[in-house]
Amino acid sequence: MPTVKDVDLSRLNREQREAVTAEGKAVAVFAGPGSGKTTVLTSRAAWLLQQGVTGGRILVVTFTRAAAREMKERLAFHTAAARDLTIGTFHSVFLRLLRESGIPVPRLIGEGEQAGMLRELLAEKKRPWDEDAVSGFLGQIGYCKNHLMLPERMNVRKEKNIAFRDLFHAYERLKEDRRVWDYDDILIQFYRLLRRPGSHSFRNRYLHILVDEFQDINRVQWECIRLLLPPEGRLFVVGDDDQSIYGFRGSDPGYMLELVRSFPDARRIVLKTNYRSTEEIIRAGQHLIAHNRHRQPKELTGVGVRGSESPVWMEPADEEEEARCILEALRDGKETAVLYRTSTQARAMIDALVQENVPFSVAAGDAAFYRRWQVVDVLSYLKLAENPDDLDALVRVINRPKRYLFGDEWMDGLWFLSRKTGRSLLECLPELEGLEGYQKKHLSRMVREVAMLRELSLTEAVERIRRNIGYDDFLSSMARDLGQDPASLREPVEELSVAVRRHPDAASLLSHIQTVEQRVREKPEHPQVRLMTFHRSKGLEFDRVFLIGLHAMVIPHRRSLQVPEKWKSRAWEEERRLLYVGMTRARRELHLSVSQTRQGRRVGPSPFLKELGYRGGEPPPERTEPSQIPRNRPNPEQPQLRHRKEPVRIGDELIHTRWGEGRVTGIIPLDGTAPGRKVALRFETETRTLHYELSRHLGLLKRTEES
Ligand SMILES: Nc1ncnc2c1ncn2[C@@H]1O[C@H](COP(=O)(O)OP(=O)(O)OP(=O)(O)O)[C@@H](O)[C@H]1O
Repeated sequence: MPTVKDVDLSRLNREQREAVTAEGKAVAVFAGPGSGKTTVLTSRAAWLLQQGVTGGRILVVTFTRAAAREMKERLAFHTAAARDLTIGTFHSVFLRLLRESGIPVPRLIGEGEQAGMLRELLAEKKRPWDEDAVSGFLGQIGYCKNHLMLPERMNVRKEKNIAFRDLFHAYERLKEDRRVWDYDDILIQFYRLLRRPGSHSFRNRYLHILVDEFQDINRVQWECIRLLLPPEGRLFVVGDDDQSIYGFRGSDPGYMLELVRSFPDARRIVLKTNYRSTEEIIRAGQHLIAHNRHRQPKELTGVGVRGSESPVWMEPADEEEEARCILEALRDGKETAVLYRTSTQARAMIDALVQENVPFSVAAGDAAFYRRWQVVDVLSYLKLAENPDDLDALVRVINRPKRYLFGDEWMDGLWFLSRKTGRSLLECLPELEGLEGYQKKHLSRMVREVAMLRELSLTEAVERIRRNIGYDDFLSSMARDLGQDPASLREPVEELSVAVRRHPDAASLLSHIQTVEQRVREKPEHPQVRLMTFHRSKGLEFDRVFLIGLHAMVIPHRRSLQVPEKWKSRAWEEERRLLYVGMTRARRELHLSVSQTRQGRRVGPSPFLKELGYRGGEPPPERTEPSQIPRNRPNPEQPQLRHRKEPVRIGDELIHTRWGEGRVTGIIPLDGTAPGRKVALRFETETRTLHYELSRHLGLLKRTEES
């Protein structure tokens, strides 16, 4: 019989100890960021073993495989009996139990195959679609299934919703025909199994069910947990309603409150001590999240660690300067994370890191900017200009915009013509046999335009593809056909227009793209800098965190505002939680960056920044905040987010870590109200404009008397 090492409760604080040893049918631990949720959950499992509960009667459910792995490792330290515990994600645990029950589990399909099936169905139904629409449908289907809203029970009236229900239905049938399940089917099928009369063996198996990240639970998961729990069973959950950020997948922090309601004598314990961050960072986070209405209020306190600086604003001119500033900061070797709302925002940072050869890690999906279909279209035009015999590129763009050359019979004719005349495929296009006048006209124009691209700089060429060749118009009409937001569809090309400014020609850009792909694959084991979305950063912590691109329409994201009025306030709150998750990842330093322009346009700061005391920048272009959210609350405890103001005069001598000694030749206030100043500094060989306070804060700029 394996022995259990004593769980050292003395290392826990009072509330943590109370949680670990709590009695009662249900215990809900509401915990703020960095307050030791993982520690508590692991200690609880170890403590139960120590109390004599056999491992086989304990189930621990986590949200990610990484969390399950970590928990297993930590528990193995306490006892070999931890081997008998069931620890895993909802999907892995339910799948194991389904298999055990004898239900035949067919082949499971991932997102790639799901998308393929949807494409087939959309083509069959002759509905216009693009990749964004396909992933949109996939998201909707997942959302419905997680809410147990199955197509046969969907009572819809609007034409758009009927079309969606039919597609959903067809998708479910196609899966059945092909004998496959998607991952959401695991949850649905397990739920059905638990509702069958003979499912007692499962329903009595686990005496203790422990759930991590409970704020992200969805309807089907919640129902399964309730059904699994035997009458004499105990439920123990930890979560932070302020960190619930998967609403789009059906998660609902409301289940934390429902748990307290469903089990009237549930114990509710709040962990209030944050062990992760400096007092200043904790205060800023608390200040932001206090603006959410649908939450359990909880006061977090730190353990007295003061930061050397308050959280600091960065106001670079644009995304390129933002990336350069961060690169400069990285010279000190500190562990750093760069977090962003959407993966497109990682582009400038990745480009800069690749160009400066700095090792970094990023999820492949976040680094896929150059593989976005709109970008590939524009690149195909550039390739075609370089090589008018590039058939792949030609086929890709022939009808983008429409040139009315459909099917593929024309390809044989084109080969033949090109062979016969010795001219390129592109040049032969308008001479294809049997073309109508309007087709000839469109194709001749295409040949002329593509040939012209060769004469232009890369920036001009991309501009010409967008405006003269009509790629932007093509995207707008596609957005109309699909009922999508044209700005979202155009976003990748807007970003590309900025990205190409770094490159003299298409060859340089294409070789850079190859290097990016290679560098992303390298995945260094201990990179100094990690790039990730706010979503991916959940559960992690870093010494220094940069949150970049904090603009209006980015956070809260434009998409989250395109929901019916009644859901707006919820959507808005989820976006605020997302920013909160990002901010609370920082242990020592937190930098909030809002550039003055984005994708070449002036943009306003995120309205959330105002809530944090930011007074700079332009007002956001559209203020769509739902009326019930209080605006500009009085803020007695405004976090100190401003830069230090110290005198600087023309003629002052300063030393920059990179460019050496320089003399101030100009001082430029930032938009009058914005914190900080820019200074023009003449160095030996060049003059540079730098953000004075930011450069000082990052230790890049010293006054001569300090050296
Ligand atoms: N009682 C304690 N004394 C000292 N350090 C602690 C204590 N409890 C937790 N910690 C430390 O605090 C840090 C944060 O803990 P943990 O990651 O478990 O928090 P969390 O609540 O899961 O955070 P989040 O929800 O933000 O991801 C860890 O480094 C952990 O070791």
